[in-house]
Amino acid sequence: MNLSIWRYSHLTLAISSFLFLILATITGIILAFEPVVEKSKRPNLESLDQISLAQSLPIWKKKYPSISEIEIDNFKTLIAKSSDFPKEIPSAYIHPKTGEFLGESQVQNPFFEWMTALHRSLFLHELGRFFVGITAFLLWLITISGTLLLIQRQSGIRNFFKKIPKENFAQYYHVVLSRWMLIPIFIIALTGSYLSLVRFEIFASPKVNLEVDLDKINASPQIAFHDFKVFQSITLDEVKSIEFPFSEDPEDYFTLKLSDRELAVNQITGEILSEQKYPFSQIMTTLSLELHTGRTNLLWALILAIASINILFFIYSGFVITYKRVSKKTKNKFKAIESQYIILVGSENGGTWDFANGFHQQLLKQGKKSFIDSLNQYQNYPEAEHLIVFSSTYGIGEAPSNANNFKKLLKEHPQNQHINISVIGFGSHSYPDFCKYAFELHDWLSNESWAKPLLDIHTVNDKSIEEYSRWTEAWSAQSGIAISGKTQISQPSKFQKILVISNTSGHHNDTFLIRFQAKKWVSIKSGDLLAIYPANDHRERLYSIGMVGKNNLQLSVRLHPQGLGSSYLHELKTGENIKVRIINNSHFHFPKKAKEVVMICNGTGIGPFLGMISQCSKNVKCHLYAGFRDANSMMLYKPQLDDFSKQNKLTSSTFAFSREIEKQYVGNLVEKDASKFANILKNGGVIMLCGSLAMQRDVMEVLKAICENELRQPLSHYQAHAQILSDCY
Ligand SMILES: Cc1cc2nc3c(=O)[nH]c(=O)nc-3n(C[C@H](O)[C@H](O)[C@H](O)COP(=O)(O)O)c2cc1C
Repeated sequence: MNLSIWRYSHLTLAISSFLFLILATITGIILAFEPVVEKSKRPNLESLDQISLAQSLPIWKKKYPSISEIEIDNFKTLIAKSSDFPKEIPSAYIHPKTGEFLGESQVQNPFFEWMTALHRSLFLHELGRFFVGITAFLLWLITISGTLLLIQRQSGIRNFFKKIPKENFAQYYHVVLSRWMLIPIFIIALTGSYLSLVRFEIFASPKVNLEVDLDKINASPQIAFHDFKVFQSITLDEVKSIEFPFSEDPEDYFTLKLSDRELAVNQITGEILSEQKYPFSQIMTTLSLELHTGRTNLLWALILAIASINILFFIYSGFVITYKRVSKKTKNKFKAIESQYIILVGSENGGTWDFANGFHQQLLKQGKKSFIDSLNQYQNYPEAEHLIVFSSTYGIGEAPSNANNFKKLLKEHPQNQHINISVIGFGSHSYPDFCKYAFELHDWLSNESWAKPLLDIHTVNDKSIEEYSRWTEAWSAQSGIAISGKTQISQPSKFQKILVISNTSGHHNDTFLIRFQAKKWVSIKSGDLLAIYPANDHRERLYSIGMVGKNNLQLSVRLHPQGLGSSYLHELKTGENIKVRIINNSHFHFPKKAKEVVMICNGTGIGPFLGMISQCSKNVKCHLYAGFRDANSMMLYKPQLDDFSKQNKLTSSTFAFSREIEKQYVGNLVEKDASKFANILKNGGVIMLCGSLAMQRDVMEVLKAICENELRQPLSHYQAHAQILSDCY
C-alpha cells in the first residue's frame, strides 16, 4: 500500500474521533493520577509475599472474632469488615501480620468517581459507553496506521530510530515522540477496546460459581487454622478477598478469591471443598483493567499519564501538519491530470517557488489550466502541452531536496503525447557549478522522446529580476502567451538587528574576524548560518557562525574584491547595526553524544569550529586539522587557538600550509593519520568538514579510502550515521 493511503486513513480516523478522543484523553490524564492519590491515603506496609495465610488469618480471627471479610485492594492494603470495630466504622485497614487497627478505610474520592463515570460513559449510560468503546478502537487503528506510516517514512523497520530531519516543530515532534509513545498508546487503546467488548458481552466473561456439596462436608477432625495445609500454601499477595464462615456450623466455609482461582475451604478440617480456576477471559479482563488504569503500579500509571498527554500533542501537531499540507495544495485550482500547463519546482529555501508561483498565477488569470508542484511529485500529465521547470542548484552542483528523486521518476513515467519543455535554472555565480542541476534537468528532459524543447535553457543569477524577465519574454514569444517578468519575491521574515562589536578588517589583511552582539539570540548555535543583505534588497549572503566568548557571534571572512557580502562586512565599523536573519543549520551542529570530534577546515572554514571548540566540554576530545596558505595567514586565529589549548578544550591541532616550502594540504594530513581517523570513526566519533569545496573533495577522497580499506564500510555508511558532517561552499 502506498504512503498516501496510510496517510489518509490516519487522518480520517483522527478527524472522526478527535472530539471524543480529546475528552477521553483529558479525563484519562486526570485518572492516571488516581492511583497516586489513593496510595497516599493508605498505610505504608511491608510486602505481602512473605506472609502466609496460615500465619496471619488466626491472628485476625483472634483479634476480631466477628470478622466477616478481608479484601486486599490494588495497593496491597488489607481492608477488614467486622462488627468488632467501633459502630461508625464498618470497615478498616488492618496490619497484615499483627492485625493492628490502622484506621477507617476510605471510599473512592468523589472527584475521581465523577471523572471515572465521565471517562467510561460521558454520563450517557450505555450510549456513552458505546461511543467511548468506538473511540478506543479508532485510537487503536490510528496507532497502527501511524506505525505503518512511520515505518514507511523511515524506509523500513531497521531504520526505525534513524535520525529525523527537522522540517518544522509540529512535524519533527509528531514523529520523534510517536516513536516512544507508540507502545503505551497501543496498550491504552487495545485494553480500552477489549474492556468495552467485555462490557457489551461481545467477549463472554463467565462468572466463577463454586459448587459445594453440603452433604459431603466433614465435621472432623478439627484442625487449627495455622495447620490448614491450604492456608500454609497461600501467601497474602495472591489473595484478593476472603469471606469468613457466617457461623461455626460445618456447612459454613471460607471462600477465598485468589489471583487465578476461587476456593471453598472447610472451616473445621481445612479440606478444599471446591476449587475453580478463572476462565482465560476473566484473567484478560483483570489484566486489561490493570494495564488501562495503572492501578497496580505507580510507574506504569505515570507512563500512562505521559502517553495521554502525548495523545493531545499528537492531535494538535497532526492538525498543524495537515493544515500546512492542505494550505500549500490550495494553490492548485486544477488537477495534474486535467492541466495543460505543468510547472515543476526544485527549491531548497523557497526562493524559486516565488518565481514559479508568479508564473502560475499569471497563467491562471488568463484562464489557462495550470498546475504547480515539486519536481519530486513528477507523474503522468495526460493533457499537458507545456512542462515548465524552475529549479535551483544546491550543495556542490546538486539537486535541492524536493527534486532529488526526479531522475528516477522521469524514467518511471514516460508521457504519452508530445510536450513542450522549458527549463529555467536559479543559482549563483559564487558557486563553481553554476546552475548545474538545471543543466542536468534540461539534458534528461531533452533526451525523452516525448519532449520538445521550446527554448534553450536560461539561467538566473542571484534571483536577478532582469535575467528572469529575459526568459519570460523569450517564453512568451515562443508560446504566444504573454507573461510578465514582474515577480513578488517574498521577503524573508524574522529579521533582527545586530551590533558590530569588533572587526579586524582594518589590519590590512584580506581575511578578517568580525564579531557581533544582539540583545537576545534565539536558539543559535555554532554552525548555523547568518544571512546578511549587503545591498538592502532580496540578495542575501550566508556565512557560517561561530559563537565565542560571552555569546558573541563571530564570522571568519575572506575579502573578495568583487564580493558583495565580503566587501560589505569588511567596511563595517564597531558600533554599527545591521539587519540579519539566522538560519538554522542543524545538520552541522556540534554532535551531542560523540566523545571524540575531528574538525577539518581550510581558510575561513575555521569560523564555526572556533565557536564549537570554545563551547566544547572538557570530556570531549576535540582535534583540529586546518589548512592555510602560510603560517602568517594562521596568525589571525592563533590567540584563540592558544587559549583553547590552555583551557584543555583543544586536544590536538595540526596545520598544513599550501604556500610554504614544504607544500601541504589538509588532505595530506588526513592521509598521514589514516589509522587515527579509522579508530575515531570505529568508536563512534564524528568528523566535521568546513571550508572550500575543493578541500572537501580532496578530504572526502581520503576518507573514502580509509572507510573502505580500514573499516570495510562505504563512506556513505558514516555519512548516513551522521559521523561525517560537511558544510562547504
Ligand atoms: C549551501 C548552498 C549551496 C549552493 N550551491 C549552488 C551551486 O552549486 N550552484 C549554483 O548555481 N548555486 C548554488 N547555490 C545558490 C542557490 O541555488 C541560489 O541561491 C538559489 O536562488 C536558491 O533558490 P531556493 O531558495 O529556491 O533554494 C547554493 C546556495 C547555498 C546556500
